Amino acid sequence: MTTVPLSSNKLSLSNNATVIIDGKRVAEEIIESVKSRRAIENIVPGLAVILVGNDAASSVYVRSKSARAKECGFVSKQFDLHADVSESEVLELINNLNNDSTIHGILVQLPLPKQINAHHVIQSIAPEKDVDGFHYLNTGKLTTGDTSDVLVPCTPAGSIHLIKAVMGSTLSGKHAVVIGRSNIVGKPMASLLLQENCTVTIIHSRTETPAELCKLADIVVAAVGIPKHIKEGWIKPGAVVIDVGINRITTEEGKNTLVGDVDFDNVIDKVSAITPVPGGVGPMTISMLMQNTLEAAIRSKRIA
Ligand SMILES: Nc1nc2c(c(=O)[nH]1)N[C@@H](CN(C=O)c1ccc(C(=O)N[C@@H](CCC(=O)O)C(=O)O)cc1)CN2
Ligand SMILES: [Mg+2]
Repeated sequence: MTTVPLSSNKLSLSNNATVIIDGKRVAEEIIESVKSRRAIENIVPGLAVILVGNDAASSVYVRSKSARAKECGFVSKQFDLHADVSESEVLELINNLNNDSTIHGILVQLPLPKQINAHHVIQSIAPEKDVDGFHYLNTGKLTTGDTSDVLVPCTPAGSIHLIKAVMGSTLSGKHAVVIGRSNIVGKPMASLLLQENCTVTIIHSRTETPAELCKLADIVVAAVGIPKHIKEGWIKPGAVVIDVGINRITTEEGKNTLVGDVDFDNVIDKVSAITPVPGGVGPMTISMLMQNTLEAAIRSKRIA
């Protein structure tokens, strides 16, 4: 078996080699395009990132978002709130940011502590500044196919970008199986694939024959949150597999490591292309966030 890394100038699935999709590299290319589009537009987008509490992984992601925003030439504001902050204090901060004309993108890092209702918080963000694409107006536009000024959730947007990079821009008629039905990945991912005229199946914890259904898929998107859950027997030969899972595990040898939802080492012999963990979909999430923030800023200039 030959494996080749994916970059935008080496996309072919035709040569029998398995493509290990280099999400880190594609994500860097998107960052470069955001930088140059920002310069051409001659605008300074503003991104506000709100972190509640001190979850270690969330802190890393938030720092990375703030750093990337600065690198892209954005104004970057980070708000670190105490773990026991009240919901009304978070809502007040969001209200101020909604009314701040230097801020074009607002996001609240998830998960949130128990005393805060994530729905209340997300729905309080002005839809045009909702760069996570989680507000009902944006999810509603996505599910109804209204592409006007929609902001699409970052991880699904990054996943579609990688799928098209390997399969080409026409996905029409392909059977896509999405494993997981979360609001931030599974549901918007299914909507995006449907938008591309794929036949879409969603598999979840109550699905009776998940392996059999998954085996029909030309495209598999795994976002279930269970380490190495998707086995070789679930995969149709030649499928394109996008692994959204990020699971921290301790191996039998006592080593802490990061694995996806797909049993990568065994599945790789079956697939035509697959994202690794780390270095696959994860880095795309932050690049798509930068793209959404730039888009939100361009739209606000157009309206002004
Ligand atoms: N408000 C939001 N909260 C969360 C989102 C989101 O899109 N908006 N997604 C995830 C966390 N996330 C970004 O917020 C995120 C996750 C993973 C990565 C990433 O680059 N992962 C690396 C591995 C990094 C590591 O070692 O932990 C990889 O896969 O290569 C970026 C962003 C949940 N919350
Ligand atoms: Mg192969």
